[in-house]
Amino acid sequence: MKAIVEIRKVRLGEGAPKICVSMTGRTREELRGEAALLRTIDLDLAEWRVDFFEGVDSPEKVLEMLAELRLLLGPVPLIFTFRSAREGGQRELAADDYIGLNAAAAASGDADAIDVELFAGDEAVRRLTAEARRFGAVSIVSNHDFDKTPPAEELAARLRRMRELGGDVPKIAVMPRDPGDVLALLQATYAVSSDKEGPIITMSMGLLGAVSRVAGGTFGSALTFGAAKNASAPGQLAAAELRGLLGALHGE
Ligand SMILES: O=C1C[C@@](O)(C(=O)O)C[C@@H](O)[C@@H]1O
Repeated sequence: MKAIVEIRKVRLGEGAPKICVSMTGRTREELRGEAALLRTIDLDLAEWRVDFFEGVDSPEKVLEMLAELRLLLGPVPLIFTFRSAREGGQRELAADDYIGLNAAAAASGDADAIDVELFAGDEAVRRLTAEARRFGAVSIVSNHDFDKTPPAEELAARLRRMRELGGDVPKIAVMPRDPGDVLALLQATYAVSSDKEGPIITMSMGLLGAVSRVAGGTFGSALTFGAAKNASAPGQLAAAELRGLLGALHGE
């Protein structure tokens, strides 16, 4: 198992958590603007939330846009994410289309990482994590609950399952209903990161969970999502503020 996972030159699992900002544009023009804006911000990685894109039903249009974003972002590593509606995204795709789109993104060489949802099913996750590996892309296996926070043991079990299914980087985002839920998320983060099997990404969403987006690294989360123009999930802090806060907590 790799203690550190490299996405381009960014080393997840080493030092302070890395900062990722999502692009949520609907049109090509909006996405071009976002990519240009991201080049002016102090961040480590960019995520393209493909489910927001108006051309999402056409794999050709998606791959074309992906290639363009790859160029516009220069050296910034790019995560390709189709977030399905049942996990808080904008759209739903049929299972075969979901697999096809992610496999094509991995094969294109333009995505440095792909996000695969755990609940796409064991077979789909195994297939896509293997496909990513084949083409030299990192696989992030993810799960989201925008309604509640399952118990810490369940969160930990999901994170470990993601790795068993071939994921390089397990990721979980859950909504707290009280401060105890934020602690449950941090407790699971600490438990699973203590396995020392590789980096994980966790966050508690909303204003209540925002502390986890700053302090998660203390408990073992390797990456935090910040917002540029539009937040891609509730509770994200401004990316511009994150570096200073993370530096203060991690002595960097
Ligand atoms: O999985 C995640 C995390 C996230 O949901 C957040 O809470 O910051 C934002 C999403 O864009 C990303 O894909």
